[in-house]
Amino acid sequence: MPHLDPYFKQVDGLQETFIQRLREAVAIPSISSEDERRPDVVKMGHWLADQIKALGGEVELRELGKQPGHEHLNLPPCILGRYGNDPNKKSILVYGHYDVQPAQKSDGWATDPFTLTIDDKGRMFGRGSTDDKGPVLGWLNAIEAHQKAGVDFPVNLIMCFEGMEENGSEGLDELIAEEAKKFFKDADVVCISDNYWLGTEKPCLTYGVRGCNYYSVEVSGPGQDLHSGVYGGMTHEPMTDLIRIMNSFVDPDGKILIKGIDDLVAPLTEQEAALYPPIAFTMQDLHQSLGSEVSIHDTKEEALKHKMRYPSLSLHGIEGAFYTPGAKTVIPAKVIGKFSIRTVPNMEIDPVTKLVEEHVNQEWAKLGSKNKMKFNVVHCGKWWVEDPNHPNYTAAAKAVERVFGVKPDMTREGGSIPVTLTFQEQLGKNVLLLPMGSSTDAAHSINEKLDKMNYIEGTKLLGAYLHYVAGELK
Ligand SMILES: C[C@H](N)C(=O)N[C@@H](Cc1c[nH]cn1)C(=O)O
Ligand SMILES: [Zn+2]
Ligand SMILES: [Zn+2]
Repeated sequence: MPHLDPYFKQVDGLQETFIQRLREAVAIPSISSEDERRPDVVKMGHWLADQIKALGGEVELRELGKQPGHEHLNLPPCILGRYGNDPNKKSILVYGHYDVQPAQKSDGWATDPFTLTIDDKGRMFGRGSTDDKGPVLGWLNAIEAHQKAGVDFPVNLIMCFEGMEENGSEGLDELIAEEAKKFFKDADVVCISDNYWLGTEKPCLTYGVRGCNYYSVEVSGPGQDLHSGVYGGMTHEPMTDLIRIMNSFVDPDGKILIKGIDDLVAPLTEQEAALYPPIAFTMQDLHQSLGSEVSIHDTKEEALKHKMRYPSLSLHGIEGAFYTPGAKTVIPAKVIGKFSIRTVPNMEIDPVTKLVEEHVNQEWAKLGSKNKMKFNVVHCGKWWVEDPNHPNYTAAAKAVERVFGVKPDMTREGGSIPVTLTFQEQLGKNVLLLPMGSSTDAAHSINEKLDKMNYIEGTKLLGAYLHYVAGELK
């Protein structure tokens, strides 16, 4: 059993240093989906590279070229880092992302999203705290705590940190394919900390993610926004058309109404059905993380299946809609509806897109509108499932038991991390998801947070995993 106590003690002693590191990271609003924030995403990449260098790591900032469809913008660099170069040690590739989802105080945040704010329960609020700056910094914290504790770092750490994950991971697949036999050639296994526990008490190991096909429907007609009193009743209205289309995708119980989608889903076997009851999760956990009791399903098994192994379709928003307070009597001239489908085995990207496009065209034809409609594929990433009976998972389970004193749950994530599949296919190595944050962290939502406990014990976990995986892979 690895001798980890000096490392754990050092992590406890360095808490304030680690929180300050997270504070600095959260303060950089690295929102990858907003053009005007691109300099901040780049700044964040450089900040992260400097942190790795200050710990003695080597870093290359890889430029990924122009952003497709936004050619006036350069993609943010991918940070390729390395700590340790000992041929006698195993090499572990870790991935994370330094970009974040959009956030504005006016969305309903209780505090400024880019100022890490810690309350008396040890909850650290801030955009990116749990997704994914806290977990990325966990790897750096682990390096620092080893150095200060005088404990030999057990592996060579290869790092891949991208700045476009929340916006389709543009450019990353090509880089990984190019570097599979170069920068990543020594990697023995892959570990990613970028998802969440199912509840708040028990850690999990995650061996699958859903994919995400993201689409938009643009409806336009009038040459400009119009006065609804002057023109209402005389013109086809883009918003009216779009709402009809958006309303045709999914029913209030989450059933996808696009013909043929359900036929693509792998049938549930008895063997798989037996995996859900033992998972430590309750409807109360779900209601706590939802912030209310609006769950569709009545049992934990059904709820879990609909997160982990069935597809879902969500409506995200309408660009061009009048949404601010007040009562503006406008007919918007152009509106863009955005929606996505979380995909599962065996849904391939293109057949899903074909069904969605056919459905949109059929619904549009029913309207008989003189407006124009354009269907767009925004970005797509496929689902991934891994073999959890691999030493990579055995090592992580031992690390969880060591740090938290419990056996982890084995889960599949409802969210999407398309790079999991890319690493699996391009490197041919086992990929593990080892989350740090909990179900109540509100990733992508207002008041995103990471609990101090999850950050500090999570840093211990990442370091302990490196020791155990070094042993398991011998
Ligand atoms: C699970 C991970 N932390 C995450 O949030 N992934 C995003 C990826 C994505 C897909 N389209 C846009 N971003 C997610 O699941 O939404
Ligand atoms: Zn995210
Ligand atoms: Zn993430």
